[in-house]
Amino acid sequence: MTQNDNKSKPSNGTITQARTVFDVEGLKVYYSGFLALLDVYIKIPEQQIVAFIGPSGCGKSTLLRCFNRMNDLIPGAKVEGRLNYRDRNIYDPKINSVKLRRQVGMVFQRPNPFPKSIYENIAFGPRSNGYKGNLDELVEDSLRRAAIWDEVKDKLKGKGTALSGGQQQRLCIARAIAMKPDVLLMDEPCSALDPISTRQVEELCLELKQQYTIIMVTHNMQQASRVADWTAFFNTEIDEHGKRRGKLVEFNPTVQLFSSPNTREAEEYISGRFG
Ligand SMILES: Nc1ncnc2c1ncn2[C@@H]1O[C@H](COP(=O)(O)OP(=O)(O)OP(=O)(O)O)[C@@H](O)[C@H]1O
Repeated sequence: MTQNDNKSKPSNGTITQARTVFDVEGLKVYYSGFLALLDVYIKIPEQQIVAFIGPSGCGKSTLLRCFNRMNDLIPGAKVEGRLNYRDRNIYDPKINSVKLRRQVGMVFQRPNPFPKSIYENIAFGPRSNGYKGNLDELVEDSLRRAAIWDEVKDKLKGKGTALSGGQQQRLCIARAIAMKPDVLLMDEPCSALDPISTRQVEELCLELKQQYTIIMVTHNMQQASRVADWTAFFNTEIDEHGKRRGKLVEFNPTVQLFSSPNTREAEEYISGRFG
């Protein structure tokens, strides 16, 4: 983990000085007393794409859910340590988690549009939150940003669930964008998509990072190397009771992690010699 100075070297080769959006210090996550994720330290740089990779059960989704306190919704889940979002610890009891989730939006593995029209999929959240602007403009702008406007502009009254899987996922991204978030969390956003839709979502992410910080869990190492500026490699280790727990092993610019990882664990995983 060599990101302390926040000097980031994105995969396109340019060096930027990014501000820190999330600063995680000594984070532990338990499920019903079982320590699932061990002492995470990581700084997430602004307007970059950060990929979380690693074998099944190493805690990638668990950590992702901490960034907008989605783990609060899981019975028995407990988080310890500090997770600062723009200098405020989001696990401070005074933090409003509903407001936090507006700033830190989430896109899930399976596209999950509401069983409503395409228009309402976008308009529903902002309207429920008292949006005072022009909803038609917000719907169009969000769909444009999610690179799906041209495909749906003539059928805004049609059901969101009637779209293809790839279109549904971009609709869900548009829905998240309509809430004007600061960060987008994506949990394997392409795992249910065909290669063409995957490519479209990846290109969309590269566009969106001009404005948002994106943290993406992916099982696809090629995807991480295509889109992520930074990559965090997680692994599991066996605890004293013989149970597997997750840990963050290495966090580095993607180019570095894939070309010259600092740890043998990451090197073995990347070169397919894992397990
Ligand atoms: N809701 C839950 N209740 C209890 N244990 C859970 C829950 N979610 C995850 N865990 C446990 O926490 C550990 C980390 O799981 P997590 O899903 O975060 O890993 P992951 O790296 O995202 O895995 P995958 O790549 O398979 O999705 C695992 O041991 C898992 O069994």
